Amino acid sequence: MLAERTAGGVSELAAEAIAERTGVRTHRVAVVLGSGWQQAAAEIGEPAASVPMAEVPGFETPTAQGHQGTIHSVVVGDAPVLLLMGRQHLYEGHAPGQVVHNVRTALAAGAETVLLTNAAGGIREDLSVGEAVLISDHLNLTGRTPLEGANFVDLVDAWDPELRALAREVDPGLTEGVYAGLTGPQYETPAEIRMLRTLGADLVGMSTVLEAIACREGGAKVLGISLVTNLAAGVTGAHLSHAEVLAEGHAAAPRLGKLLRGVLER
Ligand SMILES: Nc1nc2[nH]c(I)nc2c(=O)[nH]1
Repeated sequence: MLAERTAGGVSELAAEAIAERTGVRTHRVAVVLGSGWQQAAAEIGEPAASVPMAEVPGFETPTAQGHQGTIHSVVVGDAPVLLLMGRQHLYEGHAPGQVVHNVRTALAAGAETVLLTNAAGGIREDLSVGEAVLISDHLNLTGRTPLEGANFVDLVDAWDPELRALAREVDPGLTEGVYAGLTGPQYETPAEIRMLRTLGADLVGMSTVLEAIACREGGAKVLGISLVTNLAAGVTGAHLSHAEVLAEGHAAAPRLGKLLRGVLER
């Protein structure tokens, strides 16, 4: 609610608290680690300092299963990187301003580049479970926005082409896809997946699109990477389970950590 009431000021308050608690005034790069990516954080490096999200203004402890709700400052190469472990989702009942508090805080802390990671359902037939996919563009199907008023943010190249090229240098095997962001928390019906495929979506999830919009509003470059942890409904006859989602993330962690570290070291 704090983020709701004092929108605009609360991210500065949060950034100030992070600077005080970590001893790092400016973090030029931030990473949001979504479901399945938290184990990858250990591969990025040992945190120099950590702060529970619940102790930073405007954050609530994420309730989504598998989320840790911690903010780390990690030195990668010679630069401090802000790791945000977990995120808040629309399906938890949060307003858009609360959902994007993480990235607005990162920008207030000096971030000029934000890596957004998530777990997603694979729609495109050639995608497989456990695969990391670069986000090339998104469909915001949440019906919501973190923006207010006549704030006509340009979203062409919102998913930064140079950062995507850099990620492909790190791992030439990476493919790209369009991410459809929905509110959830239910997974889609097979008919909805057929609709999303027709609309041009390759991946489907319940996060990320609002954060990307907020990053672009603040002028930060964005790189997005999805971990395919299930094939979307109807792609196979299988039923979906969140437990499998988390298990897949755990299995992929070492590879994902190497990818993130490779990108962050560039
Ligand atoms: N909407 C939606 N979100 C997801 N998140 C994950 I992991 N898999 C899915 C999925 O199949 N659909």
